[in-house]
Amino acid sequence: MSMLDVNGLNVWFGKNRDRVDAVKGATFDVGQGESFGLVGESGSGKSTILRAITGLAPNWSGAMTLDGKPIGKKRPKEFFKTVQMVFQDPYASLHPRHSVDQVLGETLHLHGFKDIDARVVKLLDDVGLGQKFRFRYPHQLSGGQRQRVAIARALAPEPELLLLDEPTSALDVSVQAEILNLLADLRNDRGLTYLMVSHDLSVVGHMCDRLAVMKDGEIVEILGVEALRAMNATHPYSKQLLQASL
Ligand SMILES: Nc1ncnc2c1ncn2[C@@H]1O[C@H](COP(=O)(O)OP(=O)(O)OP(=O)(O)O)[C@@H](O)[C@H]1O
Repeated sequence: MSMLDVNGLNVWFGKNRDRVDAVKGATFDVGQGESFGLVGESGSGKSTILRAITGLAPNWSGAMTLDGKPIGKKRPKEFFKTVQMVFQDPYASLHPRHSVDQVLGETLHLHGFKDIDARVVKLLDDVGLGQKFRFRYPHQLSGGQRQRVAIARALAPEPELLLLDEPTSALDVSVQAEILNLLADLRNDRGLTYLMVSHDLSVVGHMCDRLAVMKDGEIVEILGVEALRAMNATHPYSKQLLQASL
């Protein structure tokens, strides 16, 4: 069964002469437990798709369903129990004056959990940070550690679907693989579903089962990862992207 179904999605910003059609007629589905990639050059609309799903890009038309239920214009709190997002830049996505304990504790509180202490401890272990990081602030953490906190925060409501927006591209190359491995392990352990944006085909090849290639707001091709590994794309733009990644 599909976890997420996106059908004929259009997303735009601005009005009249300033209108930008960022996503045009995007159609794809992400199966339960699948990891699906969105690739394409900068500005092709990848992040906008994630933003439309979470409600951060309010101007959209088309149909989206989550677990078979239509996603409406408003996202009820329940929605974020199922869907969580991890952003590219963990520094920007964490409040500078909130300790790790506050970040995780407040998220857990918001989602109605009572055993907050035990859950904070568990989340820190789950993302490989451990207790010594609990009362630190973002500026006392490395980029990779911050992204682990952002991942822990996303896991706090026990979601089923994670939207990952270039989760490693702001990190040092040496740390990127660690975070990707953590994400792969978490998906295995919890049966999570991923929708992951990346401009890096090797990351998507490593992390995803299928991917959609985007160009100028449109999905030009959907490929299985075997086709990606075999450099077996049909659309000329996907071919070009594969060649460029060699
Ligand atoms: N808030 C906004 N207001 C106006 N235009 C926007 C806004 N956000 C995105 N856009 C435009 O929408 C288009 C798609 O942007 P988007 O960020 O989705 O691309 P992307 O493929 O994710 O690229 P990148 O890898 O650079 O993030 C671009 O033309 C961008 O300028």
